[in-house]
Amino acid sequence: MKQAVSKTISEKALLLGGVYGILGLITNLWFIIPLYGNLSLHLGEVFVISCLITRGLYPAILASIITTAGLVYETGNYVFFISAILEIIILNTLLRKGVLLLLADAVFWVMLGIPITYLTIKYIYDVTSVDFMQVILLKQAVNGVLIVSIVALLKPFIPLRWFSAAVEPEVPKLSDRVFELSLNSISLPALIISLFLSDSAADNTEKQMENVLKTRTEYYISYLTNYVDYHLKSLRSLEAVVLEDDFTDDERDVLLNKWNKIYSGFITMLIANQSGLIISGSPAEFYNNIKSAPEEKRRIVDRDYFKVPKAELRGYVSEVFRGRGFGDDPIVAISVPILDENKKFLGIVEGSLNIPKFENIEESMPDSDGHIIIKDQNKNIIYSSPELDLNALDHFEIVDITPTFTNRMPIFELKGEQYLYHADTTDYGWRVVALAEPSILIGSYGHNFLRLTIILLFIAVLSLAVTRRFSKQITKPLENLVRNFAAHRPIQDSASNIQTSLEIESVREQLKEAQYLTLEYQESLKREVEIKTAELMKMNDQLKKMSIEDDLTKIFNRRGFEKSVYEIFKLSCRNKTPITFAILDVDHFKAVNDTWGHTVGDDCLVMIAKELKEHFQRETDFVARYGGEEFVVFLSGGNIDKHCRMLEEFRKKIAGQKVPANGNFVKLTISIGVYSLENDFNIGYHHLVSKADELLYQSKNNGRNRITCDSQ
Ligand SMILES: Nc1nc2c(ncn2[C@@H]2O[C@H](COP(=O)(O)OP(=O)(O)OP(=O)(O)O)[C@@H](O)[C@H]2O)c(=O)[nH]1
Repeated sequence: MKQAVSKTISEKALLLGGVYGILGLITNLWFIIPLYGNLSLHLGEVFVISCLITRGLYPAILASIITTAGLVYETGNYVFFISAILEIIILNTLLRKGVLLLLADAVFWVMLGIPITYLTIKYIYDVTSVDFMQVILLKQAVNGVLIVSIVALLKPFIPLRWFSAAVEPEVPKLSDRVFELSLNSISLPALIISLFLSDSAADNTEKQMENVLKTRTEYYISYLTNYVDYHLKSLRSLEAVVLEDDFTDDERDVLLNKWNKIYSGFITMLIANQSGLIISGSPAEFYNNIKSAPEEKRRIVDRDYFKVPKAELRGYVSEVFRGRGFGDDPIVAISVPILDENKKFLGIVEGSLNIPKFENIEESMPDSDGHIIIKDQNKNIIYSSPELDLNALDHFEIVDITPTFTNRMPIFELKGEQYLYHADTTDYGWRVVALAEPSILIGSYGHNFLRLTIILLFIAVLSLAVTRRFSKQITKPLENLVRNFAAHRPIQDSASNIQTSLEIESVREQLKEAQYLTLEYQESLKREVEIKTAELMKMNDQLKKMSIEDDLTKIFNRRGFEKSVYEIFKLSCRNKTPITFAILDVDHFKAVNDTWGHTVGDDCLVMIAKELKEHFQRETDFVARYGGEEFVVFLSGGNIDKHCRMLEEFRKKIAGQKVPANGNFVKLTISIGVYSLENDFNIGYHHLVSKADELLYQSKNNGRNRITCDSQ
């Protein structure tokens, strides 16, 4: 039966864990909050932590597995399961120890979360950038803390009936409750604001980086255009000079050499006639080598830099190619047609731009810490920054890769390194690509995240201090009041030396009032108890007295007499002190009662008792009413003859008394039996009594109003 009940409970709990898990999974799959690059916040775990605090460990582990399943499916990485389940177990342990949710999660991330994530991304994802690794780690931790902050803030709004009895937390201290609520209400907004700020800061950094690359590309393009235009212009000027005068071959060679010296960007220059024959060349040392070569070798009729100006009568900028004849440097040939006033094609002037001279482009760019690649239309490299270690003329194509840390800019990989880039095309169809290492961007993310973490830590420490103080301000006066109240110490006129509040002052007033009433009540109770105790003691005394005193005659009754006499009897026997025990009985008392009534009878008994007290006054004399009209006398010390004499005197005294009775007087006599111990004390008390009783009967039998004495 018991087993069946617990089975039902666990099935219900697991079912709920499943529901929480599915909600978490849906959130993780469809409600993703994008962050920098392809980083994003997953909030599905909010349901897992909620499940933990409301339903306990096992449903939460189930919820965690379901929620994380999406992530594991997407990435194929089972480590996420381990990390998620560990988080739940650690949180559960710390929460049961009374650690606040937010602090418990921070502890998890510092102790386990960050190290596990570090190992995962290092060994499974093979992320090489240390900066980016830091970004991922911090992002994961911030994600975790954000989730618990949300749960902690939602917790007070979760209906109590949703909490399973099994996880019912112990009633926390008020100060802890106030502390937790204040901390949560500070930390979550702080976290969201910080995330928002750092996100927009990162976005700005990306924009800046994009602009920098764009500007750099534009600069390079304009520099290149100017550079080429400048050299084209120089060729046009040369064309004009060549047309103006009728130069001899030597004069033209000198002119061309001079020109080449002025425009040092040209590695070589040449002039060809309308049939494509080189008629001048520079520098002289190269031209001299081919000058004497056969005409076919000096013809450039098949070259584009000749064919295009000839056909289209316009300037021409070539693709990159390796020079021939004049050397084998990678060159770009630019040429203009020589046209007479009738636009008749007379030949071309050509210059080969020295590609190594492109270095000047980079040098000309102030504070440039990026790289550059310039390609022609055939995707062959015209120029690339030396650090990239690429060769001019190499075919090079950019293949974009999926960026991990930016979704704004394209990125490609070159020799194992990733580069952000921006590319644009010049008028001549050249592609200019400006490159930047992502470390600047990642460094900025890292910087942002670090700043975010420091701000959060600062806020955490500050809010810890402030909220502790705040919660103390609320609870300390209450604690003081309650402690004083419980210890019955007087409640002060001010609740505490800490700043107080209206409500607490009101509580203090009421407690003071309650304490006053309690004290007053206690005082009156004490007084009442004292009175009652005194009364009880009095009654007790009375009862005690009543138990040993005869009510009518106010002398000892039988009990009181025996209690007083018994010890003295034993002591006297031990010390062999003479003792006398006498029993006195009123003669014909029935007749007195019958004749004069019981009241007169009582008066007679009272009279006898009074006389007994007066007659036997020594400390060692004891008298008592033994019962009915019977009295006893116990005498010790002195001698027994005197005892008998005293008793005889007493008999006479009573015989001489007159008790008033309804205008008359009643006369009484008594009979006495006396037994004394003088020599032989070997007798028990009751035996002594019966001896005296026997002697009393003798007195009665011998005519009454007499005394019969005997001793041993
Ligand atoms: N008034 C009064 N009478 C009492 C009291 N106690 C006992 N008596 C009466 O004392 C009488 C004793 O009578 P008995 O024992 O017959 O003896 P007696 O009449 O004195 O005769 P003897 O002893 O033989 O001389 C009874 O009538 C009792 O009712 C008492 O406290 N007050």
